[in-house]
Amino acid sequence: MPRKKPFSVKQKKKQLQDKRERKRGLQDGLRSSSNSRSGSRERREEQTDTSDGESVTHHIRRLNQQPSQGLGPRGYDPNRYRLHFERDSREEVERRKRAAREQVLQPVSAEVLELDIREVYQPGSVLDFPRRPPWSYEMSKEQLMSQEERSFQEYLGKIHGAYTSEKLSYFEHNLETWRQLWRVLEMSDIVLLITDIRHPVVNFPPALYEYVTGELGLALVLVLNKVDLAPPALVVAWKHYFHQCYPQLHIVLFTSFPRDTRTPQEPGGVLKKNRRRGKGWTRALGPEQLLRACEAITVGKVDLSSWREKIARDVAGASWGNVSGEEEEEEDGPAVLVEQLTDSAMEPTGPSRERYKDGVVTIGCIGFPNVGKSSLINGLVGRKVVSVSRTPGHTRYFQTYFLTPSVKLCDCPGLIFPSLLPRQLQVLAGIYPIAQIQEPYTSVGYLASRIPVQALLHLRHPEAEDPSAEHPWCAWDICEAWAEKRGYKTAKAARNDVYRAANSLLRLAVDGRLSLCFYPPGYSEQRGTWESHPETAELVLSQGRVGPAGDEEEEEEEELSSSCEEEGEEDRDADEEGEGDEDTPTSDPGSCLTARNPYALLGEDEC
Ligand SMILES: Nc1nc2c(ncn2[C@@H]2O[C@H](COP(=O)(O)OP(=O)(O)OP(=O)(O)O)[C@@H](O)[C@H]2O)c(=O)[nH]1
Repeated sequence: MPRKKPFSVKQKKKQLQDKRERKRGLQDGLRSSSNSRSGSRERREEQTDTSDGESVTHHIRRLNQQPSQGLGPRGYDPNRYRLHFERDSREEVERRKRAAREQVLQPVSAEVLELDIREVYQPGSVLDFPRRPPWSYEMSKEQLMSQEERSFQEYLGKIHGAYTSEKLSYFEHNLETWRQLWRVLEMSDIVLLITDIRHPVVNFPPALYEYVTGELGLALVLVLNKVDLAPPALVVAWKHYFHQCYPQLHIVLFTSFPRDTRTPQEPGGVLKKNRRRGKGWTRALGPEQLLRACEAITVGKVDLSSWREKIARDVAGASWGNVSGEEEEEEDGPAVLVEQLTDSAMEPTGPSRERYKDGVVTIGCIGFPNVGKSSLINGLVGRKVVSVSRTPGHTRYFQTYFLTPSVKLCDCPGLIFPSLLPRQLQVLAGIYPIAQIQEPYTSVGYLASRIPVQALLHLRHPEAEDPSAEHPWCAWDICEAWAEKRGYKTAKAARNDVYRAANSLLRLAVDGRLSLCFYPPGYSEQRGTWESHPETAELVLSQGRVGPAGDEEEEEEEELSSSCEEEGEEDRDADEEGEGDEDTPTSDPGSCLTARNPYALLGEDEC
């Protein structure tokens, strides 16, 4: 038998590294809840490192990798449309980790929560979005593709040449996803830009407004979505802000999960986790307003009476195509819709596209990941037709669905436009898959210096002998205290799993259970005016009229801050971010969760 060759530690390391490299992509997309629960911080970071060196011009991280090798069942590559962000350098990650451990958190003033769109997007600068370069019918498909690729590289080069990585936000580096936006814009008669009411400025690139309303000459409807997650006065203030700054906008307030803001919240219910079963898409607030906006835009050129009738039927308790009022079986996943996967679906249409072709209005739903585009479509239809997930980037290719014979909806994958937003804020805005964040701690710090996380979660400082004494907190302490409270331990050494705690805190924020809202400029000073504004009272009333539906939905409540003994595996898993679909509108972060949101109990001053 041949003698075994001596194997140095270095060689062993290399062997392990190679093995990890091979597994990497698969693990990243497949991370199971048990896997992510048990690991230490360092191991997890390696798993999420999915860069494969083929970056466009910079180091790119490809997120949400799907496990399947080769082409998927419908003949497309499931990884073609995943999120591509610039990777944070190792030094930057280390620097941030040090800051999270060392920097004492100081609460910021309310004015700091005011976001000025000009500072975020610097209109007129290179912080634009990529356009499809001019083309002609004489060009072959290959020529067209390579021209688009070249032009996209130039676009990226300009941005990266003008700003350092530290200044730039995360933004989409995957040309395939931008191509989907181009296609949806070309198909649309009306464009719906969907934004999250907690930070609509983050989701509103002025360059897109100029392009849609100017160059394309299309109507742009701004949907201020998830209004259940913000104080009504703030919703009204944002609406007026956008009206004033962007006069061509049509503005609609929407929520797929309305809640009755008039019901007093009991403090004992703070931070309870609710799961809702059964019907959930039938009570959206906003379809009527959206219809009115579309009627104003189409001015009788399309017959929208079928839509109006549908809304009337929904209000009366039935839904279109489902007159019995029973929710359809969803076991086979979302109902029929057309998934636009083929390359020919992505080919440009000529400039002379006929508006309202065949008497049908095509409404393109675009926006950042996780703002609720798919939920809005389900809310309009009244049942689940497109898949929803709290993992950003869930919708990968555009999909169309006929709401009624004369109204076609088109759901576009979420897109992140370049800006100067801090990356921590972007994480809290839900654009980054939380389970794949390289360094979550500074985002926790960003949150905790804007809302009193420690007080809300009744956290005890890890070094506090006397719990009543004041201790300076840093982001790391908060994560450690939350890990302690929740019983998050690393598998090997049974130390506090700070990484998991940080992820859990970020999920609470993204879901709206820890509520961080940003304000339009001047809001802090004029808060009283907005609170007594007649539209504020109207909004409170309208939310009360539609939701929530106590009689038709089952609710389960679980004490989120229960001790670890009480916490079963199932509960732990509910904290994890699954790539999968939200089964029904369960684990609904909306209505009931926020009804128990401590920030629903606190005055805005206290936030
Ligand atoms: N509270 C609340 N949550 C909502 C609302 N609409 C959507 N959500 C939640 O927001 C998350 C994202 O919803 P989606 O509809 O998948 O968002 P999307 O914009 O299609 O996301 P991508 O697929 O990443 O582009 C899910 O967890 C939804 O349950 C709403 O009106 N209120």
